Amino acid sequence: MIEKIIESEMTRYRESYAPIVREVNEDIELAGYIDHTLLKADATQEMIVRLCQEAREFNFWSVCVNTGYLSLVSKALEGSPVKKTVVIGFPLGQMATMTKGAETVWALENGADEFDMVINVGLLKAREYQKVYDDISEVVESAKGKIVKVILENCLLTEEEKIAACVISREAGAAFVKTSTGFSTGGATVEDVSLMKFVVGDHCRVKASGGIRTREDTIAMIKSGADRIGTSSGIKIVTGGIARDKGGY
Ligand SMILES: O=C[C@H](O)COP(=O)(O)O
Repeated sequence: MIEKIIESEMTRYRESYAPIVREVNEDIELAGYIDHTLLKADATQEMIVRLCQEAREFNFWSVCVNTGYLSLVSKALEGSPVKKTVVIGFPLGQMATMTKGAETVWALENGADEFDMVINVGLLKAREYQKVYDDISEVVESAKGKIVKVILENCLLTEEEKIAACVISREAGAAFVKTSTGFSTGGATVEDVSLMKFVVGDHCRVKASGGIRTREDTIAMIKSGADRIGTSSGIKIVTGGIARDKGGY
């Protein structure tokens, strides 16, 4: 069943793909697009509290952290409109499906608003599409109507695999498809964002993440179809200042 849908989307892509070009005002206010992100292994409690203070100060959409810091983030953001985004099965995505589900259930019970899960790239490459679908569905169902974003890790995928991943995510009820973890061999590209937006259409939104460092990068991603930006350089993006982390791409 899912194979048939993927096949027909591949055909639609090959026959009618045209890059997405959206009109965006160059003066656009960017803070509301940004998931202010700190996911590194050496992130300390102090750094996470600072991340939350920055998110309040600059009116970012959310902070994005590992689930182990969710309770700390809930305290630090108390009374603020900033959302709490957590990552699920991060950064490799190859843990058992029930483990991803359990992490989601725990995070939901502890106040998470949005869930960025990593797809199982190995299963996708093996064309185990039903298993990939079930893995995503488990998280979508566990999130009980909250926003789930599926991280595809595009730098590891062929064009066909990117299309299949977008279709499976869409069919499994994801709210967003997301380009990258920021921890693999490459980050977001405008070409990938455009492909993803073309495939998911109005059923899902696209989050661009990984290596986005400047206001220009951010606007280019939005023009190509992104509606959310995941970045550890949010302050630089909104102030034009120096990136806290220049990244490795
Ligand atoms: O999801 C967000 C990424 O981890 C952020 O990546 P970055 O540190 O390259 O901005």
